[in-house]
Amino acid sequence: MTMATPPGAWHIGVIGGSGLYETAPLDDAQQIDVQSSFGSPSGPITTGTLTGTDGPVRFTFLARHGAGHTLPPSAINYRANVDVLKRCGVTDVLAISAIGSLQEEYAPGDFMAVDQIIDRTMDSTTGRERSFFGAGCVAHVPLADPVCPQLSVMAANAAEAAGATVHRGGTYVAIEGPQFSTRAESHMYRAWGGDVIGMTAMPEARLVREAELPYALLGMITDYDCWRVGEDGAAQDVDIAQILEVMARNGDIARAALAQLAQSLPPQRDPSPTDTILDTAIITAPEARNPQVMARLDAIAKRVTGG
Ligand SMILES: CSC[C@H]1O[C@H](OP(=O)(O)O)[C@H](O)[C@@H]1O
Ligand SMILES: Nc1ncnc2[nH]cnc12
Repeated sequence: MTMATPPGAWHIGVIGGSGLYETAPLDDAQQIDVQSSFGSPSGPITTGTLTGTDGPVRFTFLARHGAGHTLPPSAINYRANVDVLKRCGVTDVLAISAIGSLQEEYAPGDFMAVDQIIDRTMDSTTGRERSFFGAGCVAHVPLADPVCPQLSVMAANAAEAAGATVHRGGTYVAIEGPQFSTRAESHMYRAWGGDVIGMTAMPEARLVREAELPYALLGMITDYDCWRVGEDGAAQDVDIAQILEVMARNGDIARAALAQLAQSLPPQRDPSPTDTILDTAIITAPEARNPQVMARLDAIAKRVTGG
């Protein structure tokens, strides 16, 4: 199944992270089966609408770790997840993630609209697939600002309207996991300028950019990472019980933020530079492109290659 979104309309793809396995209740919700040429996405996709100022706004939701949280960060098929959202016709992607705090002022329970990412998953040997392109069709998209500022502001406003304390901007350090960091790593990430830490924003943000979709990342701060010294003077460790407790409290706020976002979107979606990022990114000459590789890119690159 694929869906077309009319020009100028919004269609928000939501990738729900830890603690957000279900979307806000959608009108006319249906579970749809969308096949990807990049393998299996994390799980079923739910599509439906939320009330906007000028009528219903379509939202399509996917739980990043699968229903029941069966997939660790390294086993998520990020390409399939983004490919199916593209096939659904989403115009923008809002990722929601549990994150640890690397700075005192970002307290558990707060939210952050992340605007920068340091990718440590690049150093791992597990080989998360980080591009739709490669041999047979080479593309280089710019990624200096991986987050769309307009969408990020709207997501931050929506979370605030839903009752959250929201920090606007911050650097997310993406680690491979699944273990949390060592204390030395945590101190190093702070020295690098990291504000928060998680395991999933990369390669997700890279792939969403290649799919020509503006991306925003709303993080729910669940814990202080292990750099912190507690009030008793003892070095603290990440406490999964605390993470689960904060996640449980924050899920409803995140869902309420989706409803608020629907109500605050301008009636008409203005074009974003990301919508056409592949115009100048694909470097392989048309006659040199591998037809099999191009067939897999039928959704991602259709706009520029004609599918
Ligand atoms: C349950 S804490 C660790 C886990 O939570 C975050 O996932 P997500 O970004 O999908 O919310 C973090 O990145 C880890 O995967
Ligand atoms: N401290 C932490 N480190 C990595 N990922 C996280 N997700 C939530 N808290 C985290």
